[in-house]
Amino acid sequence: MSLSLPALCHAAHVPVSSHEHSLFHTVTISAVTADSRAVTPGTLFVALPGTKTDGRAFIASAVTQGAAAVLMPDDDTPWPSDVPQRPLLRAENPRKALALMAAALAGRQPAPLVAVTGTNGKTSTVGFLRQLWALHGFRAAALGTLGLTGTDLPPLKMPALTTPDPVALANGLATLAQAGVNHVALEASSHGLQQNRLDGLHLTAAGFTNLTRDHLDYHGTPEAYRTAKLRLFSELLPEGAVAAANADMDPQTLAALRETAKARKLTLRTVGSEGDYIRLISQTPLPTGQEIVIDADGSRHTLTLSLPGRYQVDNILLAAALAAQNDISLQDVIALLPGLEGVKGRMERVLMLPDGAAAYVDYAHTPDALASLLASLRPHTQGRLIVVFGAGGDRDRGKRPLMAREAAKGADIVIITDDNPRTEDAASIRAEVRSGAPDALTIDNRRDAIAKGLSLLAPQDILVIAGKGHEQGQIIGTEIHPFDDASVLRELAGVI
Ligand SMILES: CC(=O)N[C@H]1[C@@H](OP(=O)(O)OP(=O)(O)OC[C@H]2O[C@@H](n3ccc(=O)[nH]c3=O)[C@H](O)[C@@H]2O)O[C@H](CO)[C@@H](O)[C@@H]1O[C@H](C)C(=O)N[C@@H](C)C(=O)N[C@H](CCC(=O)O)C(=O)O
Ligand SMILES: Nc1ncnc2c1ncn2[C@@H]1O[C@H](COP(=O)(O)OP(=O)(O)OP(=O)(O)O)[C@@H](O)[C@H]1O
Ligand SMILES: N[C@H](CCC[C@H](N)C(=O)O)C(=O)O
Ligand SMILES: [Mg+2]
Repeated sequence: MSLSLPALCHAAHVPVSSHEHSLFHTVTISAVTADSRAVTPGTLFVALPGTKTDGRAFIASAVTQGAAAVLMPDDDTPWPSDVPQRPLLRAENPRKALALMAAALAGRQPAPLVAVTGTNGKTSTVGFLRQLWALHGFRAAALGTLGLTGTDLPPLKMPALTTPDPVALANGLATLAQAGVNHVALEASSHGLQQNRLDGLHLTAAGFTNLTRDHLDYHGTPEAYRTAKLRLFSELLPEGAVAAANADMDPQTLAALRETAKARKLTLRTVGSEGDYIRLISQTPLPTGQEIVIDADGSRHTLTLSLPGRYQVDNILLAAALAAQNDISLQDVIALLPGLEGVKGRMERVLMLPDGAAAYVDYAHTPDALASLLASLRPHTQGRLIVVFGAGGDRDRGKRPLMAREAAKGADIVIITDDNPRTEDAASIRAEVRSGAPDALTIDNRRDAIAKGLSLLAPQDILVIAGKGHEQGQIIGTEIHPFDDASVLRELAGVI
């Protein structure tokens, strides 16, 4: 769709009163982007100061490529000399303006459109929510760390981020809606929330899994990290919408969420052992899954889930609370829970050996995720629990020893290895990790570490390879080397 510049300014709440460029009232905008390389004639270029570079340095090349107008932060930055004039807009929050403009140009979004935030469990929860909708017969999609997932979807290439940039997001959602996919669940990362990537969305509900340590490299303090996550409820979710949360999350965040929900007249549904919407009464691990007893909708239900792991119940109940909306009742949702399948790379059992030993792949890459993972696997083994993991480079350094401490607490044997060292020195990362688990084995090559873990497996033991889950590569420097924990496990075990 195309819009006149004044109409676009109106949609993005960008003030137009003092605008003087002669073309301002006549120019038509067909696209918006913050990347000069994506500018084509008729595009409005949003010049954003970023973390690595400054978009304002690319105004000249945007104009050369046909930019019809430019939007900049509302400061004193002058129009670059020697660049032909174009209508110039200024916005106090240009990232927000970009998101609102992208949404206005893209057109109708799917509804229900549900966002899930939290440190851990977003991918799992949106995956379960998508499955519940699909099991009920709706055309549904999930969008996040795993990309776009679902069946019978239009071909769409999304950026490899948990929350895509606002232009890709608005265009992708509009494509889904046009194709008749009207139930969409997406992940709201703290980076995405902080950078206004979701500000153009018309959300119908939102969920909060939990808040524990991660990403302090980016947010600076736990408070700033919490505030970024809470934006989903304090600013993005419309008044009166459903907010759902795990009642067992950290009390300070839950209290803040309750306050926000009250101020914004959100309907807050809590789930878990302290939940008021769905209460978990008991959970019993079974050899390949678990039995849960829940109170919901005024009655008690005993259900067998085909997925192991106590924390998966938290994610499943959160998904259930988000699924139950106008078009599907809570009773109907509950009846679908036994049909749920695991989400790729999340507590995925890859090997079941004849002697009762098993190997899993999981995406735990925070201290709390490792603790929850190991505690959840413990009841499933009569033998020992062996964990292989590492910590990512160019990411929160403080979490490294804390992850190791949780690994040492929860497992009998800990093997530290590499997990995407990126531009950092891999040996230094391993050393920082090991400072939290001095008795751990350290093996630099991830394949060798997995082989070592397998060689230690005795009957009834469990081996879990954590941190990469679905990932298909090991990032060393800026290069991605193909690597898949599950395939390596199968290959080494001779099960292809
Ligand atoms: C730190 C961070 O989040 N950066 C994101 C941010 O980039 P930025 O604005 O800082 O970009 P920059 O590279 O400094 O460039 C500034 C501006 O110049 C523009 N530019 C640049 C070059 C050029 O030739 N022309 C041009 O116009 C850029 O398009 C940009 O608008 O905005 C970009 C567009 O939305 C994102 O792609 C980029 O994500 C980077 C690649 C990234 O790695 N992000 C990770 C940390 C992230 O977001 N992760 C979360 C998940 C975390 C989790 O939950 O575990 C996620 O949602 O995936
Ligand atoms: N509710 C939960 N509580 C604690 N740990 C969890 C929970 N759900 C999942 N985990 C752990 O966190 C890992 C990541 O889960 P998932 O991919 O669903 O989270 P995410 O929030 O999407 O992560 P990311 O921020 O990387 O996108 C899982 O593999 C598991 O180890
Ligand atoms: N979304 C997370 C994923 C971490 C996965 C882990 N394999 C790593 O590279 O640290 C991040 O970008 O921090
Ligand atoms: Mg995710």
